[in-house]
Amino acid sequence: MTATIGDPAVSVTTEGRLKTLNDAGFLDGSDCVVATRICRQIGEEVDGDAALALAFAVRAVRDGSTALSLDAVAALPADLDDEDEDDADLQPPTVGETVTLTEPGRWLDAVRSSPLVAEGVLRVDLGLVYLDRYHADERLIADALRMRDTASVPPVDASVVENVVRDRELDEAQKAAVRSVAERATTVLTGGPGMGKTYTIATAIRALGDGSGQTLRIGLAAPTGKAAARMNEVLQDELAHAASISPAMTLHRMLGSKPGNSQRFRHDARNPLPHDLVVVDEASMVSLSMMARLVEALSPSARLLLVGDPDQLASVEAGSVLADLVRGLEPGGSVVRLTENHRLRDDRAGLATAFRTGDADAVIDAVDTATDGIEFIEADEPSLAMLPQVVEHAVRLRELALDGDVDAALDHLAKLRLLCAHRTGPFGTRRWNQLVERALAERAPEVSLQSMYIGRPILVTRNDYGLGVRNGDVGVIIRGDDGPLAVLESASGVLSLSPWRLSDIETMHAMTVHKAQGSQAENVVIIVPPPRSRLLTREMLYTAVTRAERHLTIVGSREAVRHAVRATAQRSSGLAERLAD
Ligand SMILES: Nc1ncnc2c1ncn2[C@@H]1O[C@H](COP(=O)(O)OP(=O)(O)OP(=O)(O)O)[C@@H](O)[C@H]1O
Repeated sequence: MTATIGDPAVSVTTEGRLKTLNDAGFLDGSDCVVATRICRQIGEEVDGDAALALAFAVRAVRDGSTALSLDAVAALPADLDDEDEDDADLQPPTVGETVTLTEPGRWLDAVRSSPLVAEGVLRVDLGLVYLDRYHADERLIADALRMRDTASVPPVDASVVENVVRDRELDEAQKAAVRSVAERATTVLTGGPGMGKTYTIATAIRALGDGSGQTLRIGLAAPTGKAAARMNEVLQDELAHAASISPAMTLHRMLGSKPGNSQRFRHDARNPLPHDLVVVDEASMVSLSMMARLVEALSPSARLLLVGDPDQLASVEAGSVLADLVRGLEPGGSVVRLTENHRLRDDRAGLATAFRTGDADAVIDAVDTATDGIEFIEADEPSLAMLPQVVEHAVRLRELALDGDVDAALDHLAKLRLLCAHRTGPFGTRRWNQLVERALAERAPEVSLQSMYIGRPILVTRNDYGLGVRNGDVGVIIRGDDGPLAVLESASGVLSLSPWRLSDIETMHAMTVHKAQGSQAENVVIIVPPPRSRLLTREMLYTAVTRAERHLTIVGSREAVRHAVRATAQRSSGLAERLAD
């Protein structure tokens, strides 16, 4: 294989085990090119054990881990493309069955004594192999949070805090969370949907403000624009009450992103954030590197409140930071778990709880005994079962869009969300979008001819501050007086603009579960992929089922649902261990 990255003159030929593993789908071209090129540059043997560890460390980061456990390499399955349906029912081979691997203990020793470690490309720590950058970020987070634990934050009047706690209707865990924010430098608050996380944030802000007797500078942030907008909606009373809180923004924005540099921000250890309290919502979506940039930018006297649901899918980039922080900080008492449901009082609350316990029988039982709010459709071919309903929704959306009725079209859009784990392949969003568009085109041929056809539901995939749209905003193309008009639910209300001004959008007859994180819809339909899918994990299915506000339809097999509950996403990291040290 010859693959080229960056400078076309730098062409790299992969050899030996790397080539075999690349051909068999265990490593992709970029894993091999990076490993081969670095090894050549520093005089490391290209077919050696250290080179192999480097290639798998690059793959591990692509898979969301921040470190590689050599013990796990032999059992790794091929990283097959979603589209690949050949031999789908055969058990895929593993790395250990494809090439000869050195025993993990000796392999780790070989890495430790290799030039790759001497030159600082790889780090061996806690029995794991790290790419240097992820090792540095893990250590930075652990050191910063441990130091913050011992550092003193300005005291607040506990009796005033107790008055606020008494005045509000709070469950015991919520009370503990408010007290923790008042007493500690760092608090991690976890809970599923409707467990009162946002309500607790509001109370903690009030208690801290009243208890400190001065005007506190409070920064509210979330990893995505959509989540920040939601924070603003829910916390608007608090925002109005305290003059010192500015509206929630993305973490990137709070830290002061520098154009053209995604790794460095205006606020860092030398130029800390001005806030006395920083609150980050939807923290499960924060990557390792973003968390590192945040904690290094906190002023020593600032309090930090991280809020999220660690059972949800982790960030798209490497890291499972919230889950790691919960494990690492819980023994020290900085973690408060909310467990009482204040919103969902029906079958879906029971289902969410069953998911969190990881008991597949309990999940199936919750689905089977549900009387209201959950439907389970057993189908090997989901499109046969669900397409009529999804097309009916799309046809109605188009009618409202043709009428130019903005509010009705946006309301209708929010009524149904079809979620898939995959983008591509037979269970992916792309196929569903095509199926729905084909059905629409049978009624209205222009749907297949025009990219901005009337009734096209759209999802924004990148923030555009100039236009006022954010990654995750949804909308629809409607008929305007002078041609098609994109109408979007944005942070500042409904936005109408020419659709051609939007450069980063996708069609949204179906949406990936990843993209749906942080948002909800009245009725949610989940297409559960078959058990062989790499993306079928408990976190994925839990995230999907908790998106439904009123009704949930799960389409797939019982076997796949059971499989998902048992398959927790495995992301290797040493962060929890470092924090617990
Ligand atoms: N202790 C409580 N007693 C009564 N109602 C409560 C209590 N805590 C929260 N609520 C109410 O329950 C609802 C859900 O709370 P909240 O929005 O804070 O949950 P959440 O965990 O942030 O949910 P999500 O993750 O879905 O946004 C809200 O209407 C809130 O006012």
